[in-house]
Amino acid sequence: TRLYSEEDLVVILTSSTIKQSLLNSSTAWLVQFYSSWCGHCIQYSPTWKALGGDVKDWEQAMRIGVLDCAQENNFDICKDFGVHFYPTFRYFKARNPAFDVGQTYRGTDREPQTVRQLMINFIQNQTKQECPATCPGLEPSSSKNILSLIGQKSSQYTAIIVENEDSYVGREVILDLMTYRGLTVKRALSSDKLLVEKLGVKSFPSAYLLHPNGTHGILDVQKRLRFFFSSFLKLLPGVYRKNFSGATPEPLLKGPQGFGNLDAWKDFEKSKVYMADLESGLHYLLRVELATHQTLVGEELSTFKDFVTVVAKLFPGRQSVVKLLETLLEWLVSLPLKKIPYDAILDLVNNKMRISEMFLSDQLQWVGCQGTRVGLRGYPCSMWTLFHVLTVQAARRPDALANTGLEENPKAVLQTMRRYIVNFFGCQECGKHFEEMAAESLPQVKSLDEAVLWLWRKHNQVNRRLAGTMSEDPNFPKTQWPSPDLCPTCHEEQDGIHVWNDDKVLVFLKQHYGAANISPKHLRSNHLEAPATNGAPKPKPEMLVVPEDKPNELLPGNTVVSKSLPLNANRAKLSGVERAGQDTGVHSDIRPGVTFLGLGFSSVDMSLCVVLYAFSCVFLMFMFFFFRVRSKRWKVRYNRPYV
Ligand SMILES: Cc1cc2nc3c(=O)[nH]c(=O)nc-3n(C[C@H](O)[C@H](O)[C@H](O)COP(=O)(O)OP(=O)(O)OC[C@H]3O[C@@H](n4cnc5c(N)ncnc54)[C@H](O)[C@@H]3O)c2cc1C
Repeated sequence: TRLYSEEDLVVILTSSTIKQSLLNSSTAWLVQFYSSWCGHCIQYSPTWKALGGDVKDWEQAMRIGVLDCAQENNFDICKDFGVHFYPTFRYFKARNPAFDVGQTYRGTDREPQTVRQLMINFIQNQTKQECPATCPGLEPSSSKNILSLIGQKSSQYTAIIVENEDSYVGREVILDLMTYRGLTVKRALSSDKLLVEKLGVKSFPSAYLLHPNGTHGILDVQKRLRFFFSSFLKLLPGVYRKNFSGATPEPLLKGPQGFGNLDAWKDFEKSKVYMADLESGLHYLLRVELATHQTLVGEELSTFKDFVTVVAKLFPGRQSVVKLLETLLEWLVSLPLKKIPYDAILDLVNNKMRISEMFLSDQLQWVGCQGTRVGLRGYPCSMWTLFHVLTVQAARRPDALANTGLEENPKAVLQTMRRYIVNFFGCQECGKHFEEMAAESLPQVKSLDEAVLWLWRKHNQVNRRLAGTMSEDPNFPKTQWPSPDLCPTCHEEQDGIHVWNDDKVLVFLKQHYGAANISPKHLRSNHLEAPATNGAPKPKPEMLVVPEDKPNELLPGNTVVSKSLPLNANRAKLSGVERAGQDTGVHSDIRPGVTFLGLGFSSVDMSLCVVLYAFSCVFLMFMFFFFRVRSKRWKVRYNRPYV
């Protein structure tokens, strides 16, 4: 097996690519010549991969490569480079016009922090000679230079890292941000007394930020570490990745005019999950994505059944949506068919039987998943969100899948997701990549908590792969999530490399994707928030608003419905930590109404049954006495003694 794969953030070089890559390269290179049979190389590979990920944003200044000298077709090239021992580390200058065997690193300390600092020294030394235009200035700025910028308006931010002379943090942050625009990062030394005094910086390293509007101040980060500074700066509004293929990203404007034919921008908090995204995702999945399949049969049908089982049991949604999912599940379970036409499922999703209080909006309403333009974010964002919510629900309510056949399996949600993505997810490439990741590491998941963490880790792997590509919305850059502002305790540094504190991440994920953190804001229900009424009387609470222009669209056929459908909003008792969600219209563990033979009955239906039952009893008793009296009369008539 190969030590490095395409998924790793290092360039895999071969005999046919190495010379071409190094010759006249626009960037410098650090290449590890290794041998796949050398034990030390095997042990060292995770460190090298971690380093590759750590300095991914530096790739316009220096790239990290590997070449396997144990591979037969690489024998000659390793000889050409004079590689005798493994691993051998070589630095190569940028813009080298002739073949060069590179500069060997002979040090014994191969810890990432040391290697990274050596990379910086190499880039910095190069800068003086022939560094390409893309190479950033790593020398400290003078106080004169910086003080002249203070209070000035500018088209971009300027961040200044003030640090001790032997610190590398400033240079690391400069390199981390070199592929971003809208911001310049400079470094200054703590020995520059005038500057330190003017800026009021007391501890080192510290970051000072000059805003485009002329305001300025010390950057308030939870930990004064490279990762915290870099993450904060990358997420500033108006700061975008330079190599974003769409050239000029649109500014994030608020209001309808900012988005052409898109709906008005909806304000949201990134620390929340939005029910509108989850419901919109379910609507798209059930009515659009799956509807392209005429019939469900075999693996597709069993995947669909498992998917419906998992969402029906775990979706912490509104009562009307959960009822729809449960009805769908009961219907699927009660009909052991080998083949189901999707139209039949659609009829149920569209509630053709007109079962009361069962409803899934057919409007797309993205909130936390809004994209800056059409085609960005939306449905795939809601898919991730839905499955994070489901893994967290499964971990919080381990009994929820009881009697479904999935209760013993801690990977049930992930396996369902995997099968859904492979069989139905419209983006085939996504399915292929996801399948590769799942095949490699899903079997190692042994508990419900590990399942939550697995999905988080894999999602971050996808984020890393997609950062800077066309599917990235420039206003929502793909970063390693959660960023330090969302969860400061999730981040740590070990030997100079950023590491996650998995325990803290798990706690954070359970809180973030827990039912109590799901906001009903912008949902098409006004039971919490009345929409702007422009002077018109407010609709009654507990009503689900049917759009004015599509009054009949929610129920199929010619059924005429009133413009408001009563919604028996969820007010059942919630337990423990989920209780906070009780005002959010969010369903926690409530199983509403009565279901029989796959049909749901509301309290009105039940009352009607009771009234009819009582009425028939009275009617039968009346008939009984009526005939009894008649038969007595008849007997008297025909038993006359004189006959
Ligand atoms: C299974 C799957 C595979 C995909 N593969 C590809 C692919 O190969 N190529 C491609 O171009 N697109 C792929 N996509 C789409 C892509 O991942 C994004 O969903 C899409 O580009 C929209 O991105 P976004 O900015 O809305 O954030 P998303 O990545 O969709 O994330 C949605 C939200 O989840 C939260 N989040 C971010 N990271 C994490 C994390 N690690 N853990 C928990 N929550 C997190 C954030 O709040 C974020 O806003 C895939 C989608 C899915 C569901």
